[in-house]
Amino acid sequence: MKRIGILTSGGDAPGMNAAIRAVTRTAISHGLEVFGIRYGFAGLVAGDFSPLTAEDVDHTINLGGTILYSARYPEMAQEEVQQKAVEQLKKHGIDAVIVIGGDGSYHGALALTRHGINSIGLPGTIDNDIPYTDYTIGYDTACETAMDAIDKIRDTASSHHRVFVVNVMGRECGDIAMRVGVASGADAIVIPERPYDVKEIAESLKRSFAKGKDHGIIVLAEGAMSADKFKDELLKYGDFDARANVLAHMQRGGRPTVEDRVNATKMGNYAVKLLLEGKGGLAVGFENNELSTHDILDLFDGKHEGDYALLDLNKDMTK
Ligand SMILES: Nc1ncnc2c1ncn2[C@@H]1O[C@H](COP(=O)(O)OP(=O)(O)O)[C@@H](O)[C@H]1O
Ligand SMILES: O=P(O)(O)OC[C@H]1O[C@](O)(COP(=O)(O)O)[C@@H](O)[C@@H]1O
Ligand SMILES: [Mg+2]
Repeated sequence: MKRIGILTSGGDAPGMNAAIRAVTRTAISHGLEVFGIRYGFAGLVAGDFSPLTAEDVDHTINLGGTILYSARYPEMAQEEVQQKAVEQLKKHGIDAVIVIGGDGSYHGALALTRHGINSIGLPGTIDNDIPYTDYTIGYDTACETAMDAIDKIRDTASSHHRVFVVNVMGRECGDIAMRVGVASGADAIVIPERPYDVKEIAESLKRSFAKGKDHGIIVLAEGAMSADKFKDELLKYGDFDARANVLAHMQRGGRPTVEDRVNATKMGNYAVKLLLEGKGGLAVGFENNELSTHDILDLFDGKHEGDYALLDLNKDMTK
């Protein structure tokens, strides 16, 4: 193995640049050449490659987004498109690829491995929805950003005695909602993976207001219901002055936190070492604070288990 490629795919996530930097610097220090593949699998098929030097990744550890850009490119699921991707890699002398992305991107990484190009997947998604890892790159920064936004929302909610239903990201996964909900002292956390009772939430809010509380915050995972619909449901059970707020893509941007920078650096470094050992078709994770690997194939049968005890913890925090 002489030359490796690296790409970012799917939704961008803060810390992807720290991973790109770690891959680049580790590979070069082990005598490999690195090619950046721009725009995810779309750029791979189009041959949008350029060499990355150790200097090219200077001053990137602190940047959100991805210097390689990202794309959603569903065509990559087609066999003939995968063959084109492999032809491009062979034409450029690239023997192996590191794919930073979410569950969807792992399918692409596995397809490349099956076509003879060893690929390693790094979990880059704010959603934290990947099986066999407690952590994904970008999750911590997204939580910090959402928490910061909710702290601000709380100020205005309190001034006007309002209830805010705040929609946070996470597609089908409630991890951001649970962690941010606890961290921002939410009155209720609503996620798609667990049942919830809007009437019960409304009654609890009414009790809080009766005891003198001057605002309410409900943290709602996007996969559960829209913030507007939830607000309308809530109003059926109480005469609240309520507002719906969708945090959306702001959660994907910004300077990565210490945790995202350090973990992404560890994972990028580890991924290159796995390739140097001749391994492919593996997904890197963190389990109990240790780096781990699993066959990507096993991930497709696995299910991400969130830390659902956070819901009970939060209930104990609400009066
Ligand atoms: N079944 C598949 N086979 C090959 N590539 C896939 C497959 N599913 C998704 N991909 C590639 O991975 C990209 C990102 O997937 P997506 O689900 O949008 O985001 P994420 O990887 O962040 O979960 C897709 O746009 C596509 O290029
Ligand atoms: O960027 P888009 O296409 O609007 O997609 C939004 C989705 O992407 C995410 O931000 C990240 O998801 P992925 O990491 O799986 O791409 C989800 O939280 C959200 O549901
Ligand atoms: Mg995903």
